[in-house]
Amino acid sequence: MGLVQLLKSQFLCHLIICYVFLVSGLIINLLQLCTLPLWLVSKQAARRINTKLGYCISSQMVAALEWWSGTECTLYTDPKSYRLYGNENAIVVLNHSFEIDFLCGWTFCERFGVLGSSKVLAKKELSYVPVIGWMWYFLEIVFCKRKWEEDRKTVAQSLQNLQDYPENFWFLLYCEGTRFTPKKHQISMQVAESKGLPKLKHHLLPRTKGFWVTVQNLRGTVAAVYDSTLNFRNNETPTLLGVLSGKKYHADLYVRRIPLEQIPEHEVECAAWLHKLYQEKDGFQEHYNQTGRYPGPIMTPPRRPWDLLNWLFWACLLLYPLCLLLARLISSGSMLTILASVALCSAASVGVRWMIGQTEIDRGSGYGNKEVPLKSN
Ligand SMILES: CC/C=C\C/C=C\C/C=C\C/C=C\C/C=C\C/C=C\CCC(=O)SCCNC(=O)CCNC(=O)[C@H](O)C(C)(C)COP(=O)(O)OP(=O)(O)OC[C@H]1O[C@@H](n2cnc3c(N)ncnc32)[C@H](O)[C@@H]1OP(=O)(O)O
Ligand SMILES: CCCCCCCCCCCCCCCC(=O)OC[C@@H](O)COP(=O)(O)O
Repeated sequence: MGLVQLLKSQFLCHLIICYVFLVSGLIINLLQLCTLPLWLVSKQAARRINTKLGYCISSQMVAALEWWSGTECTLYTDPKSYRLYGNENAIVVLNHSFEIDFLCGWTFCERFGVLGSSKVLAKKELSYVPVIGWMWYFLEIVFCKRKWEEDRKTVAQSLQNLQDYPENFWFLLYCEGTRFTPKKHQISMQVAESKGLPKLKHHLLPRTKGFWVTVQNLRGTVAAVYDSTLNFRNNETPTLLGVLSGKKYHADLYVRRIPLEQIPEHEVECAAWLHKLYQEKDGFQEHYNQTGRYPGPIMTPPRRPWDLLNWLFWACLLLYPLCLLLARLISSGSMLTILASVALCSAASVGVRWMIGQTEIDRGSGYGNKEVPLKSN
């Protein structure tokens, strides 16, 4: 292990990164709260400010992936579509098999200049996660309870609010609805069988209602669907803890741009279209597993310095007072104050560890895990 790698694996480094993320994140959440009165005066100004504030948080995680772990993200796509990325609104459909797939998605958002305004259809539970979840309220992220009876109205309403969004955005949709596990796969294939649909080898059966409602409500607002398939080389199983430890991964993303006009308007036809898309995606995965690459040319946009500069800014701002505080604490000699500070740091570490836990598949939800009574077609 080289010296740099040894340094990256040190717990103290992880503590520093997490401290900067947590404290800056809470400060930014507070600033976001202060923009509330502005929404009444100028909604568009408030939205623009919030995209910048949101960028200050999410780009720290992107910086950890790009600059700290040095993970390589390669993009396979055709050059004609490439020119449009970042210059139009789009719905991104992505496979959901990896703990850091959202982070790789964010990396591409960063490289195409849409990180601050990026959106997702996220499970409601994530809205309670400090920093990220709280930031999402102000970025008008669409939350769902994964209960269609309740979601059908709220999701449609939140999507309609995006119709006059002042900046280009990508709206991410994990149609599988949950992370891939062998058990969830087996159950969803039973559902596929009961519906007379072909089996998928590498994906869960997509949930079609969220896709349909998104396409319907964003018609006229977004120009295309970016069908995206992500994989990691050499069967890597990347984790956020791995990224924090400076582990380098190799992500390959295959993106096809599909103009929105090609997607059927009627719910049943739209659902059938999505099932066909997932069968194609399954084929791309299989092709990747066999050849180690996707079809088409590589058009990888380079990393930009802004995420790193943002992190350095917050690190300088927050580490200096921390060092002063530590020096005062030690020189004070008060055992009680020292113990209280250690307890506070431990609580913060446990908090961040819990946040990281939200990304771990082993601690994932039971959604899609329950056998459903099957009605045969
Ligand atoms: C150039 C570069 C391009 C790309 C770069 C890539 C990406 C960057 C883009 C943006 C980045 C932005 C942000 C990223 C940051 C962070 C994101 C992190 C995480 C958030 C993600 C999540 O939280 S995922 C979970 C939430 N999302 C979803 O669930 C979406 C999909 N779900 C749906 O659409 C659902 O339909 C629903 C949620 C709207 C409603 O769910 P519900 O369960 O109530 O209803 P369903 O209709 O789905 O279920 C009933 C029907 O399903 C059948 N069924 C039953 N069991 C199963 C099963 N196991 N599998 C499949 N189907 C099943 C059942 O039979 C019913 O069938 P019907 O025929 O009656 O419909
Ligand atoms: C700079 C680094 C600092 C690191 C510490 C911060 C970590 C906070 C990360 C919280 C981000 C939350 C995003 C989680 C995304 C995710 O993957 O959600 C899972 C859902 O799709 C589906 O859930 P499930 O049904 O459980 O599979």
